[in-house]
Amino acid sequence: MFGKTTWIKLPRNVLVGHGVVDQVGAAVEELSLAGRPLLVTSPSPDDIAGDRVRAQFEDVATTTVDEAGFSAVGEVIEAAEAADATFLVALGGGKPIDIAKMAADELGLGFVSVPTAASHDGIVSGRSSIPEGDTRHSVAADPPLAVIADTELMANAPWELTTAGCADIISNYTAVKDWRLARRLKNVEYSEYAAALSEMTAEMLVDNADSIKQGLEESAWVVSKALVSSGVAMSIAESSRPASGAEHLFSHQLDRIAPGAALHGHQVGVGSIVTEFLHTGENGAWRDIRDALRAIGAPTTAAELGVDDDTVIEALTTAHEIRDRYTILSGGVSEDAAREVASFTGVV
Ligand SMILES: NC(=O)C1=CN([C@@H]2O[C@H](COP(=O)(O)OP(=O)(O)OC[C@H]3O[C@@H](n4cnc5c(N)ncnc54)[C@H](O)[C@@H]3O)[C@@H](O)[C@H]2O)C=CC1
Ligand SMILES: O=C(CO)COP(=O)(O)O
Ligand SMILES: [Zn+2]
Repeated sequence: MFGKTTWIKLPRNVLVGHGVVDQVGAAVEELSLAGRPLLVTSPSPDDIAGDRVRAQFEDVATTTVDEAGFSAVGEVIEAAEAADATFLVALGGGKPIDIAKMAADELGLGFVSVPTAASHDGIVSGRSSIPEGDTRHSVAADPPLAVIADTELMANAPWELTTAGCADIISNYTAVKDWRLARRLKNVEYSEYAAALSEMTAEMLVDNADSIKQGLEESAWVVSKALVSSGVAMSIAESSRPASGAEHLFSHQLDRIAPGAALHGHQVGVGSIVTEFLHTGENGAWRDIRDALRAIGAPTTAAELGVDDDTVIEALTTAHEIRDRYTILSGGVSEDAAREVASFTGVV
């Protein structure tokens, strides 16, 4: 008997467009969410759009997240309980969205995601990426009930946040290669549908690179659609595997060794150049990945990330320690080999 079960959780409404941040109230009404929301945000997004969101509710509480981590999740839960909140609205980049997603899941409340930057593909996904000590967990959590992606807000955000989102999508190429490798060698659960959607999302973004230009609102549109589709791939897989492989482990290690040095998306992009080389060798597709990153203006070297060469080597040689996820870096890459690949690809 066929005994497999899958539970694909997706947002009910996704609004992408100019000025849609003023439709958060309408979206909440459409979802029949009643009562008092807790707005979960971080300082810059709160300055930029907090008042516009608050103005749409008669009674609303606000809490700001400074540091990502399980303690921040606990603080949001306490703030929601103290405010008698009946649902959460997350406004900002990946940090407040991930923290609100997990807090809402633990509280059993719905939440609405209002990204202020097209900087990462967690805006839609049913996962929260939470750092804890020496590791970083990919925690299952219900995805947002609605996603409201205002292309005007996103287009006015610092340009590097958009190029970070593009690089997070380009990294899907190597994430899927790691997933297939893990399937072949470790028999990990794999979804061809999710893998194909993830790869196609990266392909379409690269094909549309000409429309991704600073000052062009269409860029925020193209990138938001890609981020939504990548998030859906993670939901179908019930795992971040379609969008997170060794290049992400490298980035998570950089977050620990050089906190705050560069954006998540930029780090995973540089990681992808190296891990593509490790997968397919010197005549493989690593130049395509590097050129795609260059075309949208994302970093391709340690110096452009703002970290020194030794930091990159340390992150590469220790990436396998951060999480039990089989990838091309599992078992560890030696320091000599790491220096050789990083130097051949021009990363250091
Ligand atoms: N759950 C998932 O599936 C995924 C989660 N992530 C998470 O997302 C994080 C990365 O997201 P980021 O957005 O880079 O992090 P972030 O939330 O720390 O934002 C980066 C910076 O951009 C600022 N910012 C955001 N919108 C702005 C705007 N409109 N104008 C000016 N500044 C603005 C923020 O205040 C912050 O200083 C990762 O660390 C990871 O935790 C990333 C990918 C997938
Ligand atoms: O960033 C992600 C996908 O882009 C997912 O992050 P994790 O590596 O924490 O699963
Ligand atoms: Zn990512």
